[in-house]
Amino acid sequence: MKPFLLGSRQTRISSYPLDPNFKSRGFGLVNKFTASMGADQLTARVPHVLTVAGSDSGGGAGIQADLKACGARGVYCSTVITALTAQNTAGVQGVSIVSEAFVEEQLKSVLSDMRVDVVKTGMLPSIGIIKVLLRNLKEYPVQAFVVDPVLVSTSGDILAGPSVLDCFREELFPVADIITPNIKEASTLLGGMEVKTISDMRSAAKLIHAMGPRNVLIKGGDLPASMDAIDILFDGNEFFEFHSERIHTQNTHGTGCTMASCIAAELAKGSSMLPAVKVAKHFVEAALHYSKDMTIGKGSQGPFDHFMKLKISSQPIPFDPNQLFLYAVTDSRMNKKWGRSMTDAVKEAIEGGATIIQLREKESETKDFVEAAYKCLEICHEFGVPLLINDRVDVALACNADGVHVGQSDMPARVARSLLGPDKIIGVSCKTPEQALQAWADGADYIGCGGVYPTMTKANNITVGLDGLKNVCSASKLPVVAIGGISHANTCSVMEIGCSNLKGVAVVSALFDQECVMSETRNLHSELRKHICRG
Ligand SMILES: Cc1ncc(COP(=O)(O)OP(=O)(O)O)c(N)n1
Ligand SMILES: Cc1ncsc1CCOP(=O)(O)O
Ligand SMILES: [Mg+2]
Repeated sequence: MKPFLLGSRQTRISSYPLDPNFKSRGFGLVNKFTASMGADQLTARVPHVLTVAGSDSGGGAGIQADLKACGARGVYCSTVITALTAQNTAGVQGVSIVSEAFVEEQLKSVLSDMRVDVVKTGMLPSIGIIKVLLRNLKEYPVQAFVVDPVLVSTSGDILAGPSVLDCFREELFPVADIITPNIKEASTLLGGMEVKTISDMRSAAKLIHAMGPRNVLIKGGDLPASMDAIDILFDGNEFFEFHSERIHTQNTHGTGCTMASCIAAELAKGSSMLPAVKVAKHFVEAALHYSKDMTIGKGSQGPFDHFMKLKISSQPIPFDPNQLFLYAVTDSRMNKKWGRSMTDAVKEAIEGGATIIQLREKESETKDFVEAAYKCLEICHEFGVPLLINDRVDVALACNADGVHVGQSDMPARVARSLLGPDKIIGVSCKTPEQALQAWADGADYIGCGGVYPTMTKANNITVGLDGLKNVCSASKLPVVAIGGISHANTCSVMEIGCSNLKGVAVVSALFDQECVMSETRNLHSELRKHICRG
């Protein structure tokens, strides 16, 4: 029997239930507020994927990949474990299949309690488990059913035997909204048919479609002699080709599970099939690209990073208030005047002893700014010096800088914090005790207070003087750096105001509107050191 169809071809509700009285749960309303509830009991609807799959002790594939993929795509994921595998980057060392009865118990626990939008399957190691799953899906209908026909692991280990294959073909596929075999799996499903070209993939998709699923996605990551990674989607009428760059990496373990989970996650959010597959393809490509050089394990099948955060070079330098000691703030106008690049300016300042760098580039084009910021970040990290970006949270995100400095009329610190996450450094300009307390409440790490003295660098800037600086420091729960008109000549007066949370000085023209950045930075550094010796 052909599955139950609702709305357009792409937004079909899964084959369960076959009950004609079944009403859509509002496929297009996911992420909004549940319309079926009374106005007094509106609750936020959370898109939810249930994965029914095997556990991978190595964390790269199976249930673990599904959880990470759904998490990365902003979707809740519950799990029913069908098998435990002892697995690592070298292969599968052991499999322990969960009993049908216990799979059923897990299914009932989740489905009787939670509203699940999409069920996604991975390793289904026995006919009994498949039958239990289908029975429960009939009892607890969901909106879409995504089947990743896991037959062979990336390392070549068999994860489902021949009898299970027949059950896949006869019972599982006819009720699936999409099945996502790779080339090896497509070939196995078709009794060993050769799948070596795009044209073979199309033929295979058509033949597998005849087994009953609404859509077939054949993943061509393993296609020999192909420059791109090409996937073919067949919906029974049309073929769609998805191309992505072939990423040369060993870290591909779990790509199949991730692709299927991503599709499930997008469907759970209310997407139709074609855009769901597109998003999943882009996600996998980006994650592979990001983690291509990562090393986890000694074997040849490494996992990748779904959250795109593990790469060592991307680790931000943690904030330490002592980094505010000699804070160098660049200026594109001054660099231009003295004929030096942003990177040269940064390098010289660090060589002279700067302990933190801020790129304050008011005139640069965004493209040039991002490019230069990348290079500056590399230089800074070579020396363990954090790099912050002035005003531009977008540029900080693009180059993965260590943080930002924002003023009272820039992006609010609390918004910057939510965009940058808990690890990045955020500084806020404050002229008053109230602003200082607000910066603390907003999650800032430090305060920049000034102008302490009149300055030519920032137009129409109100000077707060040493008294204003003292007031801010006294009220602030955060460390403070003084800024504005500070040079070798007045540094000691600033540092001697007697506030223990004043950690240093931030300087622009005294370093950069000078012939030699390095020697000016050195001079200022030795002046600051005098204060430490005295203090
Ligand atoms: C360390 C430090 N303190 C203060 C400022 C000034 O920031 P803001 O008030 O946003 O002014 P602009 O620098 O954007 O003109 C700063 N940049 N750094
Ligand atoms: C950006 C900024 N914010 C307050 S004063 C100032 C300018 C500091 O520049 P300089 O060190 O050349 O006086
Ligand atoms: Mg600003």
